[in-house]
Amino acid sequence: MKAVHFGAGNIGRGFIGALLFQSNYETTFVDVNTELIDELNKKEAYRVELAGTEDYMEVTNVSGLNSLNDEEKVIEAITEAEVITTAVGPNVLPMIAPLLAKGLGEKKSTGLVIACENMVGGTETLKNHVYENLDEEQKEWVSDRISFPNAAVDRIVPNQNQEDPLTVMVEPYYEWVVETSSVTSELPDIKGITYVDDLTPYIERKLFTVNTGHAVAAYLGKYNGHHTIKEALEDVKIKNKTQAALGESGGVLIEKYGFNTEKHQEYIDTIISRFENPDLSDEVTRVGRGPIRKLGPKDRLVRPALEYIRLKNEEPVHLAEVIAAALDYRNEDDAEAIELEGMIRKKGKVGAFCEIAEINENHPLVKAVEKHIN
Ligand SMILES: NC(=O)C1=CN([C@@H]2O[C@H](COP(=O)(O)OP(=O)(O)OC[C@H]3O[C@@H](n4cnc5c(N)ncnc54)[C@H](O)[C@@H]3O)[C@@H](O)[C@H]2O)C=CC1
Ligand SMILES: O=P(O)(O)OC[C@H]1O[C@](O)(CO)[C@@H](O)[C@@H]1O
Repeated sequence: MKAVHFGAGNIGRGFIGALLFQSNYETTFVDVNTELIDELNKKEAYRVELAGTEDYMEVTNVSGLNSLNDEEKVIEAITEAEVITTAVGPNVLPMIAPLLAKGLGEKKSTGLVIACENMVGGTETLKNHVYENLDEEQKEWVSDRISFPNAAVDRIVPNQNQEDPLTVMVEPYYEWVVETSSVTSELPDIKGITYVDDLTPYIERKLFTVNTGHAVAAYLGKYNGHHTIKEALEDVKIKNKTQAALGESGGVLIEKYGFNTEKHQEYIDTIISRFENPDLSDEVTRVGRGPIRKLGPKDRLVRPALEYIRLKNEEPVHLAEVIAAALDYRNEDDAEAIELEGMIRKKGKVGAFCEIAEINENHPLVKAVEKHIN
């Protein structure tokens, strides 16, 4: 069985690639990073280490293609693949869509495309970009054969500092949930995937707990001069604020999906202890990367804050404080942080926030955030 995976980065190698290997897939990684591609082709294998243990897995049956230089080969690999996955980041989905569309347009067999990105409706978004690159005949052809199920992926894979550029250290925990309602072909037997009819509660629970909590620690951590998530959470005030913000997003989730309150608190506690894993060194700049995306209306901070106001008719004090800290996020190596700084220089923090979150300055969330800005 063959798979194509776009993005040979941390989650691509450390999570999706590892599970595809365990399920007997031969995986072709497609990336723009020449070093990674060359190493994959030279070694045809890489190592995934489980943090805090002596355990590791040797992933084999892998190769690499460059999405810029090996276009014909990527198209051919897509035509032969049963499963096509991505972990490139939400902003890169439109960039891979033209090549994916070319491959799918030529594919004669059925297949599944699954975007494994931190966003609601990731595969749906990718599908829309792919369809923009197909003519009417190809659209019909692709819609008859290819399913595009949304997915939620959860495994913390920090930036790597390994001698071998392919080796990746991951936390032992993982969850990969895929929505079946739109799938017309047979479901692939990939070890570790949980298939569900409706992904919404799963993706919202994950995004508004794991990613919201992580963002709290990252933005408050960076604001207070910490370098890693673990260091940030050793600061009791930040840990309490992380709990409090997850209390707000948790209140929304409990009300929307009827989760059991005690069980949800246990879930929150488990997530925070994952952030504190002493064997993972996760920088606040990785978790806080892309502040404009993370302040977006559907993302981990603004979306639960808006839902909190809508459902509880109260101010999300703690989420508002984190949003204010995110507006203060500065990192010269992060293009979005530089852009955010420029926007704030022109429009002020409130103006920049309203534009990014797509809300008006009289919105109660803006008033709540303003209190922390001031
Ligand atoms: N690292 C983590 O703990 C988790 C990450 N995710 C999600 O997975 C996605 C990837 O994240 P990471 O693996 O951490 O990032 P990463 O930066 O390690 O990997 C992304 C890879 O995509 C490649 N890429 C960029 N542009 C490309 C293009 N045009 N064509 C092909 N490849 C391209 C990059 O060269 C890089 O190797 C993101 O959406 C992230 O939110 C989800 C769960 C966990
Ligand atoms: O990958 P993003 O969306 O930039 O955000 C970083 C977040 O993603 C993860 O890497 C995986 O969910 C978390 O560790 C972190 O909260």
